[in-house]
Amino acid sequence: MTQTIKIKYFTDEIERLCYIGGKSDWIDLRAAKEVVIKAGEFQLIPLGIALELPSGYEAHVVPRSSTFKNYGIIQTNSMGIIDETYCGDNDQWFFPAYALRDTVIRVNDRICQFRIMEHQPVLAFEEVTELVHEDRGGHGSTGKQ
Ligand SMILES: O=c1ccn([C@H]2C[C@H](O)[C@@H](COP(=O)(O)OP(=O)(O)OP(=O)(O)O)O2)c(=O)[nH]1
Repeated sequence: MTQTIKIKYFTDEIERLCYIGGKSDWIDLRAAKEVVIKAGEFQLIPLGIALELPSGYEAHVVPRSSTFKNYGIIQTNSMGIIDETYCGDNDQWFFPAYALRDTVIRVNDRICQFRIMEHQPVLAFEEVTELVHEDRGGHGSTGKQ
């Protein structure tokens, strides 16, 4: 099934969104301006797009696997959550970047990827004194090998 969504581009210098190589249904996103970051510094990198997400959906943005190797940056929020309400004319998506080495990200470089996800159901919380299940154990409880 194909779902059509409205997209605004903030620049003509980036290529339009597309699937790359047909290997994944995540869609790559590109830097919309050249960004120079020194080691230990933080910058928001504009991604040059704003979207009107389908009703009931949000988007998740994560780095590409190769982003750290290529640019020495990590995404400070680990995963960006784009709310359905982030759909105003100036609600440009951005990538919050922390550089571990001096680096330059050039216009049109593919630095991250996104997919849309359905919202979770509304959750209500019922307080209890005991959860009547066996403890699973955590933090390596299943061993190393
Ligand atoms: O990596 C990100 C994270 C967020 N956003 C945009 C979309 C999102 O809907 C909005 C607000 O993000 P979030 O709610 O995670 O940030 P906050 O720090 O809690 O700000 P707010 O007070 O606006 O909710 O910023 C991005 O473009 N990239």
